[in-house]
Amino acid sequence: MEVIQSVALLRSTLQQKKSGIGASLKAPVGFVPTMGYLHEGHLSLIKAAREASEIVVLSIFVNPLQFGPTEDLDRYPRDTERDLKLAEEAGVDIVFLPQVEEMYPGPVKTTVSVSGITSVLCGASRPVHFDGVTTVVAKLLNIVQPDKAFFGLKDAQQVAVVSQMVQDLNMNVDIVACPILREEDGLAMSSRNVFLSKDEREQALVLSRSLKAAEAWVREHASFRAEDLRGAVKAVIEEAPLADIDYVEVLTYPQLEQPEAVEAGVPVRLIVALAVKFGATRLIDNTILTLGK
Ligand SMILES: Nc1ncnc2c1ncn2[C@@H]1O[C@H](COP(=O)(O)OP(=O)(O)OP(=O)(O)O)[C@@H](O)[C@H]1O
Ligand SMILES: CC(C)(CO)[C@@H](O)C(=O)[O-]
Ligand code: BAL
Repeated sequence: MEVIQSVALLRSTLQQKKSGIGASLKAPVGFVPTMGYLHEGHLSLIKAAREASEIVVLSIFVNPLQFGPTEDLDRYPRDTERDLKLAEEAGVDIVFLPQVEEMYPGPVKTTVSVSGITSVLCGASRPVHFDGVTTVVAKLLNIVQPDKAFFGLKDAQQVAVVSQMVQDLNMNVDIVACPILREEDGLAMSSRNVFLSKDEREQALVLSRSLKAAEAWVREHASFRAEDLRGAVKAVIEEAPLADIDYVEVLTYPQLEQPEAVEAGVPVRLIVALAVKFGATRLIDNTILTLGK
């Protein structure tokens, strides 16, 4: 495994590796962008990339542009040594590990912005977040030029936003959405879980429980108003005294619009998405429901 910090060296190394690939049904280059502090969720993306591609590139970069001034950039967890060990074990070929100065050598003058779907959910709570994400993902895709890029559905809005950007800007890459990996007790894996106290960790189980409740609720209601489903999910979360709800929303996916009343037999895909703070730690989770089929 090669660990590369500069854009120029990454480009020449990839060019050399690509010229050595023989005929194959796999994609030449699969790419997994991350902010590091790797867990099984990240490893599942690497596994998907490994299975689909000849060369697997992993990036580890905590992107300052996607954090607001009062957010947790400074305390975002980092452990590069451990990340590199896990990446090697998972079969990564190249780790791109740039410093901030390599990605942003001077003041940022060009940004990429997707409108509409970025103004709801996390975009409403984190106003600068998605411009930071699309700008850095556009840069990373330009640098790595992968055939496929793998993103987790834990960040389902991010998948929708990046897919929209790739479509609108005619970027030549397949965005592959991968399922959410959970701890055995249901908590969605996240680098930020490390910040939870014992009580917060225990009470955070209401998140996955509320989404399971949503799945059961729609099995019992063939026709319903999204607001009633939202109320049912909120009620479960409110059982946890430490849960401070940022949002609970039921929207169409991937359009992220308010749904009409859901009618039995009418196909619709909904996302139940939530962001909840436990102490200083903000967690997100979601489930996507395919109804009426
Ligand atoms: N539990 C998970 N299952 C599947 N994919 C995941 C999971 N957690 C993160 N990912 C994906 O890994 C990629 C990198 O995410 P990131 O490095 O921000 O990790 P993270 O655990 O989501 O961190 P945090 O939520 O604390 O920001 C993203 O595409 C994200 O959706
Ligand atoms: C896609 C990403 C690596 C961009 O910084 C980040 O938003 C993440 O880890 O999900
Ligand atoms: N996976 C989302 C990265 C962030 O919270 O900034």
